[in-house]
Amino acid sequence: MVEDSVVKRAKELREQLNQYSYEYYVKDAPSVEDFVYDSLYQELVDIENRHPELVTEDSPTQRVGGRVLEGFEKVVHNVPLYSLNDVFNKEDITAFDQRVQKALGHQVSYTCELKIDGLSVSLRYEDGKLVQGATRGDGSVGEDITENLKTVRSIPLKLKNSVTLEARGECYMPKKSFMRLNQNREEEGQDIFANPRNAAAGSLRQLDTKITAKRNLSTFLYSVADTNSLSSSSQYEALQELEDLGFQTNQERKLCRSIDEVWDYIEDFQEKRGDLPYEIDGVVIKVNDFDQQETLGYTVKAPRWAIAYKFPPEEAQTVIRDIQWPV
Ligand SMILES: NC(=O)c1cc2c(=O)c3cc(F)ccc3oc2nc1N
Repeated sequence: MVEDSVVKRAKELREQLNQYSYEYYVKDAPSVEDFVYDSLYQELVDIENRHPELVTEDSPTQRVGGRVLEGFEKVVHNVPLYSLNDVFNKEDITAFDQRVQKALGHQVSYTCELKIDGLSVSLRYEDGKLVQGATRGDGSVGEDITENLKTVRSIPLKLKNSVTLEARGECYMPKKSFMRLNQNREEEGQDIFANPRNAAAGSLRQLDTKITAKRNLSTFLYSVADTNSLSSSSQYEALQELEDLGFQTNQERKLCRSIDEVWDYIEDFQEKRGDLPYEIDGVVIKVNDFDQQETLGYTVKAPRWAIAYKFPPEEAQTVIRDIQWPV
């Protein structure tokens, strides 16, 4: 039987460390120095080593992985993860807006979000606790990568409210982590990853969760499987609700009152994309109001209420810059 004071101290440490970790990884605003975190963390590790029965699912000590998996179980997505239709020019954006206005009979607001170039993931929570994490797969059947996703520090193991929902978003590797990883692999004579997206995919498909834990992956959540599981009635509100629940959401989102504002946003971030700490391959434009999304519905493979505007590939520009054009 463990003394109450030790049980109480372990709970205090877990909550304090999870709060510090949330500030550091989700809000990008640490409130304590690393050495403060490290000493409290060591104190918790010592207690858990002495009293393994005190280890809980949401203990920060569970973030470092430990299991080597045999393989990944299949996960059937009750609500399919659709893909987006891509467009590549302003005319197609205008055509999208025309179709939407024609179907709804009036102008609508759009939420614009950066299109993060990572891996789609689905996170299922029951009573606020993370119970399963899966890849998109083919949209209907994905792979269970729960153990690996638990090592992603920005993914909450427990939400701020005990809600039951399935959040969806992008898991990505920041550019800095990608450069560092490839440098290390080159020094060790290993193959390097072509881009951060491949590096994130490779890291999440690792059977050794300890390796995943060291890859400094992050996330931006952007929707839920069933909008009725949120109190929000629009995409823009839903992003704030997800943030309030403890998820990391992308702060560059914009509520646009017209397609002209959407185009300004696209041009703005085509300029800024090189300066972002993560890779994007475009902008996702969504009809903001959930009732209007429902009215528009889906085709076989994609929503009618959203479109992805794709930037020209950055690598291509780099190659062109490198070629010594004849003067
Ligand atoms: N990569 C992304 O950053 C991103 C991706 C999607 C989707 O794939 C997506 C697919 C749908 F069927 C509906 C909405 C979506 O919203 C999305 N929003 C985003 N911000």
